[in-house]
Amino acid sequence: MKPEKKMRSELATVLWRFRREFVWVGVLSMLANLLMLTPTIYMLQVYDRVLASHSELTLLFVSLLALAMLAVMSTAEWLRSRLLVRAGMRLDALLSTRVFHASFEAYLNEADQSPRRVFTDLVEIRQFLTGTGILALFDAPWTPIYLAVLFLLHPLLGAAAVLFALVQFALVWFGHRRSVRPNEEAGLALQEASAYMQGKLRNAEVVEALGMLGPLRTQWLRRHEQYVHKHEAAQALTHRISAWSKFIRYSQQSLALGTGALLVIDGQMTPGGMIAGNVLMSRALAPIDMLVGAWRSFSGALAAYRRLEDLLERYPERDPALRRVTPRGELQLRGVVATAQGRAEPILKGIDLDLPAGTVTVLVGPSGSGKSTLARVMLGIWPQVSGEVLLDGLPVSGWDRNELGEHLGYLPQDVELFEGTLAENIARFGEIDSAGVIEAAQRAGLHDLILHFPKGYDTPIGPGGGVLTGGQRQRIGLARALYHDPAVLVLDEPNSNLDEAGEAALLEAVRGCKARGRTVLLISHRPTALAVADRLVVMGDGRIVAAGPRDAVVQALQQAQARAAVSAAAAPAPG
Ligand SMILES: Nc1ncnc2c1ncn2[C@@H]1O[C@H](COP(=O)(O)OP(=O)(O)OP(=O)(O)O)[C@@H](O)[C@H]1O
Repeated sequence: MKPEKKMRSELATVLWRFRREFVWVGVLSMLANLLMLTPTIYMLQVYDRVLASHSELTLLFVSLLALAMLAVMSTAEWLRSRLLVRAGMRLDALLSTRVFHASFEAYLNEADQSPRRVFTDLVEIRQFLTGTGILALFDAPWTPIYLAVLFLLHPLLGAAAVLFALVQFALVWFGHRRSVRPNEEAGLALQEASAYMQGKLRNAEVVEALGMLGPLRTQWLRRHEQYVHKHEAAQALTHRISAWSKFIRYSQQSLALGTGALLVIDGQMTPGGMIAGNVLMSRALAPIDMLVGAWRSFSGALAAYRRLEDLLERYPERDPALRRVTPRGELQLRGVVATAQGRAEPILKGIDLDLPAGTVTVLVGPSGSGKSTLARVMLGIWPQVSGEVLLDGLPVSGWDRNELGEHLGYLPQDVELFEGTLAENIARFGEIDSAGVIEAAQRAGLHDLILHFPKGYDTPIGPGGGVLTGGQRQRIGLARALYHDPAVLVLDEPNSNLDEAGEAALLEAVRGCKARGRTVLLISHRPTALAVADRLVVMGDGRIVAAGPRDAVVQALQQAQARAAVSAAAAPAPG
């Protein structure tokens, strides 16, 4: 057994699969870099051998050889790029689904984690591994070899090249270090200004109606100006550095030729050697620029790699042996305490509750008492929970989420519809089962309404369901929750936007679910909901105040109210 194998992270294990490709890229890079000496050798041969001997045959032979070597070099370069691009595509195919799931879970659990950044991380790693970034790393070891050849041509040429390399490296490095911070700051300022603008655009109607445009524009302008100043500062610095860098690069070319000429005058080198030395020097110095550019993407990719590695570690692949059978829908909560980030006090402070299959439980309580949180906890989508939430006697976390989803129906308070057709939304964007979609719509009392839309079930809806009214969105959300008759149905104030007909359809749908043995939790402020309740649960400040069969709880509440009224009347008047 190799212990180090166990230490390898999931991401490293995936990358390790590409070792053969990278070895090949290394071999091809070696070949290409060796053959890059071809023009130099050719030049030496032409100047010193062909011109001296005046032999056309030698010229032809040397030229053909050079052409063949250059063709091999280009092929090697092309092959290594192809290899890397294909490796990149494979890497994407291997990781993107896994990263998608992990980032989704992370978003659900830590509201501050941006799923978009996680995907940029994957793209950044892929781009580095398949782009010029990694090629520069493969080419970099050749700079010393070129320098060695220059030393062989003449030690003075070699020394000059090392000096130029150091100056160039120092300048680019210094420039990079100086410009990173201003560029980052400018980027952040731009992000902030655009995020501010987008946020306001989303609420354009309120802004217009309440005459808030003037003050908002002033606020936006302040952010925008900050960005403009920072961008200008970053640009000025970049331009200064690039002017210096150009000066040094051009001077270096001329001075290299001058050094060669000095050696030729002194009789220490042939003119061919002078020209060849010049070409070789620029070749030796070229990777330095590239390397510093590559270093930037390398450090970016390394940071992205660490973030992604951490994410995949925190959200490991779900155990494939998770439970996959259709649940009966028995829910039990045992000592559930739910908290949220940034809250000193828990939201739910120890909840014990049973929801037997085939019953309808109506949950009531004042605003902020924790009803919606309780609903989320039951569905297993509230992360910070202690205690137990059991479905058919097993912790909800022990169920395969993808499989479980189709057995759950959930209508949250804020109905989020997605961009797509009505049918797609009702069918939860899975394969559309038309009969199932129509049945769900009928149960939600929506079918006739949909038929009146010009495109019926194919009516497209924008992001957030923009073209629909609040009541329509809520009913589509209800149809989506009812799709394929799930075992557990959790409805969070499903009637807040419904008219009488809508509410009647909702209550009918709930009765139907009950008749088919489904478990329903209905959160509602409206007394009409009580008509369908088997059990009533009253919450207050994160606790269950009363729970039991509906009539018993209603009676107990009425008695308590009556007692309170009597004791209030009997109490001596103040003063
Ligand atoms: N993500 C969150 N982070 C921090 N606190 C939260 C979060 N979600 C809810 N809360 C807090 O938890 C408490 C209970 O909220 P919850 O939405 O569960 O109440 P509710 O009874 O459903 O209220 P309403 O009837 O108004 O919908 C509230 O004080 C709320 O501010």
